[in-house]
Amino acid sequence: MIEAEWWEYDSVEEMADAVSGDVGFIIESAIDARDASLLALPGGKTPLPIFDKMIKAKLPWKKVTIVPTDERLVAVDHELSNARMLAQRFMRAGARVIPIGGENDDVDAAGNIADARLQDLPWPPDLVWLGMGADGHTASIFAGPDMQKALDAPNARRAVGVRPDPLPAEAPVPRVTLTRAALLSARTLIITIQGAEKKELLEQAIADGQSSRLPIGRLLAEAEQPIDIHWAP
Ligand SMILES: O=C1O[C@H](COP(=O)(O)O)[C@@H](O)[C@H](O)[C@H]1O
Repeated sequence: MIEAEWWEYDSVEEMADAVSGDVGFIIESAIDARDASLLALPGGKTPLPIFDKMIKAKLPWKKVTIVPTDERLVAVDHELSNARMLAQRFMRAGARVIPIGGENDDVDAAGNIADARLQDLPWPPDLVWLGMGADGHTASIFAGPDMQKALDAPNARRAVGVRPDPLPAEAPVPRVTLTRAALLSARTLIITIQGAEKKELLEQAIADGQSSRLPIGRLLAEAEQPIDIHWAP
């Protein structure tokens, strides 16, 4: 049974205020408890206004380490790189951003490199923050031939390489992604989405749970922690 609480806002601005406040609280609580905070943050476009609001908050950014939930296998300075997008924002604030990908035609090798980098970090993340594509993918777990590889990876495995088929139009490149086990190991799990179509898709995926054909439904079906879902039109 997926325990999801929906938070609905009138605007993206309102969602950004609320989510940036929640994440600030997660960071401060982690630093109080462990003197450090590890966050896994999504790529894509939806979280950008929230990230921009977060970096204006006076938080102990120097104690924060950030990894992307997934990465497109492009050069680290490529416009499609999630690490580049995160670094441009959070490194300026003082946080450490760890890239987990780079240009690499060998998807399996890329997955091994990403996994090795993540194995070096103090686990679990205080926060895994997920987005969702209009096709129901989350992080870089896409429906298709490599979906089970990411969903069924052993618990100790933190990342795998995937080649979405078909490649998504907005970023048509192979990827690395945190595995289901790594994503669900988070102390806190949140999702941010925008638009009526995604809301309907996510509601259905949650209702279908384990029998969902969508990666987001299959992922959340195994979640043991409550999930906050933030939505703006
Ligand atoms: O490719 C990706 O897409 C999803 C969704 O992005 P959005 O722009 O539709 O919100 C994102 O969560 C993921 O991290 C990213 O690599």
